[in-house]
Amino acid sequence: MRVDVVTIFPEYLAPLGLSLAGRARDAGLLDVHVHDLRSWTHDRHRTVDDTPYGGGAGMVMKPEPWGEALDAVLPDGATLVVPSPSGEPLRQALARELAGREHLVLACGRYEGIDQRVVEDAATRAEVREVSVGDYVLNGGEAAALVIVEAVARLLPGFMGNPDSLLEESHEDGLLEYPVYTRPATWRGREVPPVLLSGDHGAIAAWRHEQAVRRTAERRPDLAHPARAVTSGDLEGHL
Ligand SMILES: Nc1ccccc1-c1cnco1
Repeated sequence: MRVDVVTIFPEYLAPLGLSLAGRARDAGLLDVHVHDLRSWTHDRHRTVDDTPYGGGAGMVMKPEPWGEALDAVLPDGATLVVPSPSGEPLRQALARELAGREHLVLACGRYEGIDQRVVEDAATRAEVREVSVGDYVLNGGEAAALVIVEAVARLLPGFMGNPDSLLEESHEDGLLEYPVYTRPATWRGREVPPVLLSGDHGAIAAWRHEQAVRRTAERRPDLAHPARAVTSGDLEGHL
């Protein structure tokens, strides 16, 4: 997969060169290119924003630099991902969908956003997905871009050392993850649940599923379990 990121803060995306994403790059699974939007400005002040039509506070990112930038880095048929507080929520299903694309271009907006005509123009020749990473306000799309790239890149075949580890992760099966433990067996007077030391793999799997169901019902009743909605009945006598 090739990923291009356009931003006015290219240094913000430096972590993409480290750790997981860095390893993926070295393995040739991920080819990341970061571009400074101001490369496509032509005035002395390298202007990227202006006041909003219709008035209101803040500034809007001008269409011209974005249009030229996307003409340069967004090939026809690629997927433009625009981090946005008004985008579709990033969930594991969307991460999986984006992991199937050959080429992602991320447009990181700042200020009050990017002139809407930029998205409309790109949509005439590319898939455009406005994506939210959560219901809270950020100063710009860069932090969201890091989240999106990591969530997508780790799903690329060959990216994770042990692909089986992807199967049991939170949200992969619609449930939150069960609690995990490691040595020592007793720590500050707290014991590891005995079932985990029993060697009874069936009992361990059952305990882990029950813990995942319990956590999901307690913390995220909004998550619909693929098999069935998690209900209080699942926890009858457990809570
Ligand atoms: N708040 C923001 C401001 C600018 C670009 C993206 C966001 C965003 C993305 N997901 C949540 O917020």
